[in-house]
Amino acid sequence: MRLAVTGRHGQVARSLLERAPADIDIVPLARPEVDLQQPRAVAEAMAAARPDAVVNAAAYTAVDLAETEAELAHRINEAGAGAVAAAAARLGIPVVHLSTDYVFDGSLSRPYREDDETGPLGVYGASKLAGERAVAAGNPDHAILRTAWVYSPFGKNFVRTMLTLAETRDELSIVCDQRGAPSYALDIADGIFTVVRNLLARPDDAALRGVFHMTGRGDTDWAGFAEAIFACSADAGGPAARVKRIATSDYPTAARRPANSRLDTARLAARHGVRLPDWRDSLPSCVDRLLAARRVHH
Ligand SMILES: NC(=O)C1=CN([C@@H]2O[C@H](COP(=O)(O)OP(=O)(O)OC[C@H]3O[C@@H](n4cnc5c(N)ncnc54)[C@H](OP(=O)(O)O)[C@@H]3O)[C@@H](O)[C@H]2O)C=CC1
Ligand SMILES: Cc1cn([C@H]2C[C@H](O)[C@@H](COP(=O)(O)OP(=O)(O)O[C@H]3O[C@@H](C)C(=O)[C@@H](O)[C@H]3O)O2)c(=O)[nH]c1=O
Ligand SMILES: [Mg+2]
Repeated sequence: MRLAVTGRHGQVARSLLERAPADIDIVPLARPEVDLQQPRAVAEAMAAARPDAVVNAAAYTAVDLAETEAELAHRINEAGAGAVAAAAARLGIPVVHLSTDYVFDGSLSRPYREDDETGPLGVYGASKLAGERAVAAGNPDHAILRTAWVYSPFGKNFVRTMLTLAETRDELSIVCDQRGAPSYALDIADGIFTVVRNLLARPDDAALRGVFHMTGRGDTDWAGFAEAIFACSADAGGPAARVKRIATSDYPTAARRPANSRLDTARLAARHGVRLPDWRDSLPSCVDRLLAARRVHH
């Protein structure tokens, strides 16, 4: 199977490249050749790649910066995503698209289900919600996977940030009133492969299409996530810091973030047979890899 993937250096794109089984060839469609801001380049590259399916893993993901770059965020996350979906539709292939917990306002007291009302608090979330609609409109043969709190050995993410900060700080103040489920990009990649196989195997099965929630099992808050990161790091001889639990109101940021980011993943399990591992089980190997990479660089 040939699987086109947008982006090359992103956390999910690199995880798809690393985890691809022997029968799946990944064709990266990435900048500078393929920029999601150029719909024609997207369509031409996809036609040339002749894939069996496409995963749109590229996105504008700078949550705070998006507040002052709304137009760019929408060009990439809305128009760009729509262009990928439309190009897939013209080729007669399914599109798997990644979306986010930040489409919700976080005011519910239980994990969010796919059909719960959306209400993004910031530009990034709004651009991703608009992207979901553009993908659905561009290609009925789609699976939109909302994930959250993605971490990995690659790129910028909370685990890497914590390890970097702990090298120079004894104590870090971390918010404890935003709850969610850390999701390991390598686990997400495995889940994506299963979803793609299901879509290709059952082209007429409407239950496999639509929106699905895909996050790591278990939940925590950012402070709890930081504490777990430092416990793993200390075990492996890496840097650690004390975590001071603070309220969001004491950590001002440009974008507001949902207090409750937990997503109910039952639909994905029931229809696609996909359940990601517990974030606590995946975290140690991520921390080990990040520490090993730091030792090489230092
Ligand atoms: N990170 C997170 O915590 C979460 C992410 N998501 C979603 O999951 C998906 C993957 O996220 P993740 O892997 O973390 O993202 P990253 O920020 O790690 O990577 C995104 C990649 O998108 C590519 N990209 C950005 N702009 C463009 C453009 N104009 N044209 C082409 N490529 C572009 C870049 O690839 P390159 O460097 O190769 O140019 C970049 O590395 C996204 O849809 C994101 O919204 C959902 C929930 C949480
Ligand atoms: C660095 C730092 C962050 N924080 C807070 C800020 C924020 O509320 C939380 C996490 O910080 P981040 O900047 O990693 O969070 P953020 O970039 O908002 O992460 C989000 O990225 C996008 C792409 C998504 O789709 C979301 O699912 C989510 O993963 O921790 C602290 O309280 N103390 C700190 O020292
Ligand atoms: Mg960030």
